Amino acid sequence: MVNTGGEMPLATERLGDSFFQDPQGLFARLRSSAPVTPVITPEGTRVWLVTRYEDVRAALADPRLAKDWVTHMTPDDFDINVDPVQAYLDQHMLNLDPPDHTRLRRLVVKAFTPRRVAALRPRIAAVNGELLDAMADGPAETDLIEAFAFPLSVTVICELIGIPVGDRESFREWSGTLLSSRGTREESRAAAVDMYEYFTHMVAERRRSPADDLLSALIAARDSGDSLSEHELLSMVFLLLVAGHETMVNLIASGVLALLTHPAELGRLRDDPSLLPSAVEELLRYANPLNHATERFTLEPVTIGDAIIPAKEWVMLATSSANRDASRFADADRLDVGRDASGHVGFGHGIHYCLGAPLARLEGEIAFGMLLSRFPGLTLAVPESSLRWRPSSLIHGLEGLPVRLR
Ligand code: HEM
Repeated sequence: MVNTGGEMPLATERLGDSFFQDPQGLFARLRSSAPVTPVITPEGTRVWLVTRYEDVRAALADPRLAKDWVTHMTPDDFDINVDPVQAYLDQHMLNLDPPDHTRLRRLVVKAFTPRRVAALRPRIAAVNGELLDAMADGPAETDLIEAFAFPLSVTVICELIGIPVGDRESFREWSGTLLSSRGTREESRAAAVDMYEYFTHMVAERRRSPADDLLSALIAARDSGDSLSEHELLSMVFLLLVAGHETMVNLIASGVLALLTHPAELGRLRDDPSLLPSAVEELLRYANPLNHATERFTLEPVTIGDAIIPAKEWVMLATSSANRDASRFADADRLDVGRDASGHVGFGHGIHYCLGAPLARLEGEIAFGMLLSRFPGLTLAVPESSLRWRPSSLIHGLEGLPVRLR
């Protein structure tokens, strides 16, 4: 999408590879210079980037910043240039406003309450155990994403939704292509079409033979009334699968990297596992898998700091910048596994606050706890400077994390 409105001051920053490799470098500079900065996203869209904690948190809960651009925007406002298949899958609760957002979220919220999620603990621990056993039997050096973070995250979310874990390599590729800021339109379209066909097939199959999973419950809700359309059902499954694994993989990988490069903090956590819950919260603050929340647009002019953002402009709320704002977190650039990191906006804030937060916290606690106790000699297998981050504006995730297990 390209904004053709003429009111935004000239954008001087373009988010590209130096941003992917070091987002906090840019965020620190922008936070100290102005509350809002016009930037060009890697896809070429002009957006207003908000970087300070108070502004980001307030904007996340501001109903004048909306999500449902399909309903509110006309081609006069924006040169709409989104592939129709991708737009179809994107019509999920995270891209909708009340009342549609409220109705769709209500359908799945029960599956993600802390109590329901706590019941998954034994299964999550068992999946961890199997992966760690396989790593212990394998080579001394391995890629932690391939061997642990990815299979763990994807197995948990697939089992919860009711999608065959065996198909994981396919949707890993599709989802990676859709979230990449480097792919061509044709590649994105092909990935969206493959995903659409895959989910259509999965829904048909589950309809024929229901099971005790979230997908069957959603199909039952769909078939017993008018609580969601077939389109909403497909986009819901798409959202749950993508949101549920892309973030988790990167919390584990970036979290482990943060610990390995801060040996004193790693030592504290090893010596006192009761710090695990606060360590997970701190890693969500310090090493968050998302650079920013998904984009919003203004329904009317909105003032942030000294900037008046006109109506129908895109706004990007840099949650991982807010989490490093020294006006909210003392010594914000320091990793401290014992600190009270509550109030971070790594799961967002307001009505779109992460639905999977209880699951992510539990999975994180189990994963970091079991990995560290199983491999007390865990170290990085390459210099930190050789690690590369994925070319994505939204996701801050490593391309790979080579580690030495013993
Ligand atoms: C470390 C892990 C995770 C992080 C950092 C994270 C972060 C976020 C953030 C920041 C948002 C709000 C986005 C916005 O307002 O634009 C969000 C929403 C969401 N997340 Fe997560 N997430 C994580 C794990 C999960 C998991 C495991 C699931 C499981 C399905 C999940 C499902 C969702 C859904 C469905 C939404 C949309 C909620 C709504 O629109 O009401 N997330 N997440």
